[in-house]
Order: sequence, then structure tokens, then C-alpha cells
Amino acid sequence: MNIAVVGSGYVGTTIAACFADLGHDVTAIDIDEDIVERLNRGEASIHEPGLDELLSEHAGGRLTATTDYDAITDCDVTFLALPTPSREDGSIDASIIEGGARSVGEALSGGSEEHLVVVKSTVVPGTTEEALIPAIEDGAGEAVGERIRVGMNPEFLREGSAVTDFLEPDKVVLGASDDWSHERLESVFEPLIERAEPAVVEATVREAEMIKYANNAFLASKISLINEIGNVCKEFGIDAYRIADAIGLDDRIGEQFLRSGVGWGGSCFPKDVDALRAAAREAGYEPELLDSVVAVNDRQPERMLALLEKHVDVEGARIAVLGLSFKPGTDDIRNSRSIPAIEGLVERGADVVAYDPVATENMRELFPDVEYADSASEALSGADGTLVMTDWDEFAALGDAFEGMASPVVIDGRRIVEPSESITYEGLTW
Ligand SMILES: NC(=O)c1ccc[n+]([C@@H]2O[C@H](COP(=O)([O-])OP(=O)(O)OC[C@H]3O[C@@H](n4cnc5c(N)ncnc54)[C@H](O)[C@@H]3O)[C@@H](O)[C@H]2O)c1
Ligand SMILES: O=c1ccn([C@@H]2O[C@H](COP(=O)(O)OP(=O)(O)O[C@H]3O[C@H](CO)[C@@H](O)[C@H](O)[C@H]3O)[C@@H](O)[C@H]2O)c(=O)[nH]1
Repeated sequence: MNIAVVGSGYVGTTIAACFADLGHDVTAIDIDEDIVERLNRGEASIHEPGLDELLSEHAGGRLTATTDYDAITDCDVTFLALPTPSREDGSIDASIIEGGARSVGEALSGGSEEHLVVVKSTVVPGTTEEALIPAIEDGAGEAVGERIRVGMNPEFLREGSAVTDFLEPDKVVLGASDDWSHERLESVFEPLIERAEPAVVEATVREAEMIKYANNAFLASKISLINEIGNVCKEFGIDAYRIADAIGLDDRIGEQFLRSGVGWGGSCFPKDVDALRAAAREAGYEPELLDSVVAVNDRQPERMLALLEKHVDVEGARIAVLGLSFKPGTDDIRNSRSIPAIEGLVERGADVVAYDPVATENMRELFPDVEYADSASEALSGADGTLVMTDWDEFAALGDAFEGMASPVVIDGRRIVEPSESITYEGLTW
């Protein structure tokens, strides 16, 4: 099958490379010439394990990249993997994907072949029908529903494990409003369904849009709930991880996403929970539980600072911040919990020295005046305290490095450091 993927970011590049690996002929389309040139050389512009290998195998063969939307005319299906960022009030800004939908319509105008346009981006219920289909119709100069049809196929991959998440999903959600579109979507995923045997969920377009938000809202809520339980555990001197291990044995709860600590960040959970809250409010429903899920998350970095202040007079102190990315395995710092932690330290007059194995340059753009170390031991050397913000594996083996601290106070927000008698160790929820 000939597939076009519009947008070559985290999602677009991953799905383009994986579709090629599944045997499809894929054209990746992006407005950024540098991204396109790199893709044609077999290089990713993002850091994802396994992606470079797939690209170098398929670039120039089953995978090509271009800035020209007209390449869509030779394809059977086009996936829209464009950004859907937040506005100030938390609602989604669909203008980029609307523009992309219009360009796809223009490229298809006057053609005679049947074509399925699939929304891959995360969009609030109603967006595809109320904004994207009209944009395609506007560009194509014809109504959607006959030759051109539209489907919705939300994506559940995680950064840091995007390739394996895409190729080995628990479920594939196929959103469409007619049998022809469902069947065409299913033939795109047929090689993956045969190989990985995921559950296949046939849904309407609106249901597919909502499944994505419900999925992310549920996961973010699960983490906030275990964080709330963890905060209570800390007050009682109980280790929340032992409690999580026990409750995770209940199949109805499940063991995943029960790691309590400094909370959730990244490009998805904060944006998507906010978009769902805003959409609910606009529809006349007050999403009080989701408001609290965010409030608990916002509080966790402050709780870390309060724990630090129990042991260190922070004003004028040298404080090391270990871990800057929002999770290990990525250089992405969007909504990283390290950002409010550094802001809080700077407000309190601390002298901050930060370290991350891959995200330093991204954080330097945000905080140019903070000192950045080349290793965790360099950051710890002479520090009066440290906040551990990301669960990078290397932080589990710091042992001797803490001995270089002026006072070895370690506040762990991710339960990654091994406590020992030579350090003053505080876990956030244990
Ligand atoms: N990042 C994730 O882990 C993830 C997972 C699931 C779903 N999503 C959703 O997928 C969507 C895309 O997210 P992402 O993280 O891949 O975004 P991204 O910002 O990483 O990439 C978007 C790409 O689109 C390109 N682009 C922008 N405007 C364009 C246009 N008019 N035409 C062609 N290309 C254009 C940009 O140059 C960029 O390469 C969002 O809705 C997001 O919520 C993201
Ligand atoms: O038990 C846990 C699990 C995660 N986190 C934090 O939660 C955030 C998000 O982690 P994760 O879900 O692994 O990464 P993302 O790449 O943001 O993936 C989420 O967001 C994507 C974009 O929508 C979805 O596709 C994925 O299914 C969904 O897991 C990170 O800050 C983690 O540190 C915790 O604090 N405790």
C-alpha cells in the first residue's frame, strides 16, 4: 500500500519508518527542509531507540521524504501527524492541523482515485468532523464522503520506546464512519495485526478521538492518585512503593504507572489533560476530578523543595539538580518537573548546578544562567544538597559521588538513588 505521512516529528517519523518496515511504500512530508533531507539520508531528527536503524534500512527504498504535498496523489492513504499544541487557556490550537488538512485537500483536488485521510494527531472530540473535514473539503473543492474519506487512528506510543510501542501495541483503534474506510484502515494495519496480534477496536471517529484523551487522562490520574497516596504514606512514615507493589497485584488496578514521586510531565499528559478539561468546560461540564489530578501534580515539585529546606538553608546554597528530561531515554524537556524545581531554587536564591546525560542543551535554552555540569559527580562536587528529578539508570550507581558533596543531602523524586549511611536521604513518598 502507498502511504503518506504528513509531519515528521516524534509520531510522524516513527510511524513512517515502522510502516515501511511493515512492507508499505511510505512518503514522509514535512515543511522543514532540514528534517526532510536528513530523513532521505536515513537519519532521524529526534532521539528514539531503534529509529535510526529502521531509517537507514528503508530510506531511499520503501521510505522517501519530501516537502511537496503533491506526493499524496500517488498514495492510497494519508496520515496527519501534525502538532496540536495548547492555547493559553489549555484548549487545543488546531490551526496547524487544519492548515495541513487544507493542503492535503488541495493536493487531492481534481483527482479520480479513492483516498483515505487519517487523523493521527490527538484532537478533542468533534475536531475531525467540525474542523478538519471542512478544511479538506475547502482545499479539495469537493465534499468528503465519496472519493475522499476521513478516519481517525489515535497513537499511544511513548517517547523513549516509540518504535517498540508502535510495533507491539496492546490495541489499535480504527475510527471511521463507513465500512470502506474501516476496511482500508484495517489493510494498513494488517501486517502489524498479523505480527503483534493487538486488540483491534473499531470505533466511530468521535469515539476514537475520545479514547485517546480518556487513555491519557486515566494514566495521568493513576499517577496523581498514587502520588496522593504516597504523600499520605510519607506523613505516616510508610514506604509508598511497598503499598503500590501490593495494590498492583489486584488485576483491577494493575502494576504499571504506580511509580510515585515528583509527577508527570512531557509533551502529552499536561497538554491532553488540559485540553480535555477545557473541552469539558466549554461543553458545560466541570471536570473537578481532572482539576485535582493537575493540582496534585503541580504540588509535587514544591514538596521536594520543602523536604530540601528541612535539611538545608537554601538561600546562597549550592544545589545540584540531577536529571532534566521529563523521563529517561529522551532529551525532551517539555513540561519536565525539573523546570518548576529549578524555578523554585532560583526564587529561593540557591546557586543551581544541573546535570543530564542528554537534555542539557535543551534546558540551557530555558535557563541560560544556570551552571551545567558534564557529569553527575561534577554537579555533586561541593554541593550542599541535591534534587534527583529523572530516573536515569546512571543515578542508581552514584554511591561514591555523594562523598564529594559539601553536605550529602539527597532528595529523591524518582526512587532511583540507593540510600546509604553516608548520605542524608529523603524520598518524596517513602
Ligand atoms: N510525542 C508523542 O509521544 C505523541 C504520542 C501520541 C500522540 N501524539 C500526538 O501526535 C501529534 C504530533 O505530535 P509530535 O510529538 O509528533 O509533534 P512534533 O512537534 O514532534 O512534530 C510535528 C512535525 O510537523 C511538522 N509540521 C508542522 N507544520 C507542518 C505542516 N503544515 N505541514 C507539514 N509538516 C508540518 C513539524 O516540522 C514537525 O516535524 C500531536 O497531536 C500529539 O499530541 C504525540
Ligand atoms: O509510574 C509512573 C509512570 C510515569 N510517570 C511520569 O509520567 C510522565 C509520562 O511518562 P510516559 O507515559 O512513559 O511517557 P510519554 O511519552 O509522555 O507517553 C504518554 O503520552 C503519549 C502521548 O500522548 C501517549 O501516546 C502514551 O501512551 C503515554 O504513556 C513522565 O514524566 C514520567 O516520569 C510517573 O511519574 N510514574
